[in-house]
Amino acid sequence: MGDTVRVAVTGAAGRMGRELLDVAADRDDVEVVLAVNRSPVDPVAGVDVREAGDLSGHLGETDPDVLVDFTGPDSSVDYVAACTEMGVAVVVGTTGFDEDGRAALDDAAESVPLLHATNFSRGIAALRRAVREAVAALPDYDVELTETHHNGKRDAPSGTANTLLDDIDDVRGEAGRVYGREGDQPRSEGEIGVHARRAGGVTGEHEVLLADDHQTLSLTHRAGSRGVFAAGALDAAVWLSGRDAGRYDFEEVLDA
Ligand SMILES: NC(=O)C1=CN([C@@H]2O[C@H](COP(=O)(O)OP(=O)(O)OC[C@H]3O[C@@H](n4cnc5c(N)ncnc54)[C@H](OP(=O)(O)O)[C@@H]3O)[C@@H](O)[C@H]2O)C=CC1
Ligand SMILES: O=C(O)C1=N[C@H](C(=O)O)C[C@H](O)C1
Repeated sequence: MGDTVRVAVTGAAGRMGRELLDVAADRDDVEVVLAVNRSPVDPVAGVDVREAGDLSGHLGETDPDVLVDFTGPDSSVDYVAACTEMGVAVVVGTTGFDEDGRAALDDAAESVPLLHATNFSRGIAALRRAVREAVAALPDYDVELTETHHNGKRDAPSGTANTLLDDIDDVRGEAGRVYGREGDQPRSEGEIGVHARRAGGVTGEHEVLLADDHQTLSLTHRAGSRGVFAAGALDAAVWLSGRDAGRYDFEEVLDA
């Protein structure tokens, strides 16, 4: 096995940050050398957490190989900028970027290795392949996408839902997306209905439903815990460490 990869974690007190620190503590291929959070917090999983204010300074002091970011779109853009300044590779799990945010990630990938994925579970990678195949095999079927998440999630629809919608567009050509329906709103041919539910502590569920007048096919993924996302993001960090600057996909990590 290669050297231990030195990892920095932003959003360390968030749901995903905590999970990353927990999962990292049980692995011997990564070492968390820096954990930061916007607001001050007590140690997480035995790791001291610094205030994020001067991230470049913290990166310079601790010299991580890769930063793993699960925060919010605005902070993520700022943290990625600190990584480009300091020459640190970055794994981004944050979702909800607007066009400017996505462009900022593209720009950063010209200076450092950058891997952004809206979902770090192997199951979703398999769901994406299954959905592409089903949509290609059933070209005239109506498609509806439903995602369900915990009541603390901010962005809607989820990043994974948007990725699945882009996958469907790649196969079928760009379709009109209808976000929820209300009132007199019959379905138009070819549109894709998109539904975001927020309830309780649901970790993350995505269903793609295909139907014609005679058959329905439902493809569903349910994440049982955030551990699957944390493990995938750390696998990505190990894979990304030492690579050339550029934009990479989680699929490349899974195929390695
Ligand atoms: N790609 C994937 O596989 C997955 C992606 N995600 C995505 O990860 C992100 C985080 O999710 P989750 O952990 O549930 O969120 P939480 O709300 O639990 O945690 C967010 C963390 O980010 C910090 N943060 C948020 N906004 C800012 C800001 N403007 N400036 C500085 N810090 C900020 C918070 O700091 P503070 O404590 O100070 O508020 C907190 O530490 C979301 O975009 C989510 O969609 C989640 C799961 C899997
Ligand atoms: O916020 C979450 O929790 C999740 N966010 C990601 C998304 O927006 O797709 C991935 C996962 O579904 C959990």
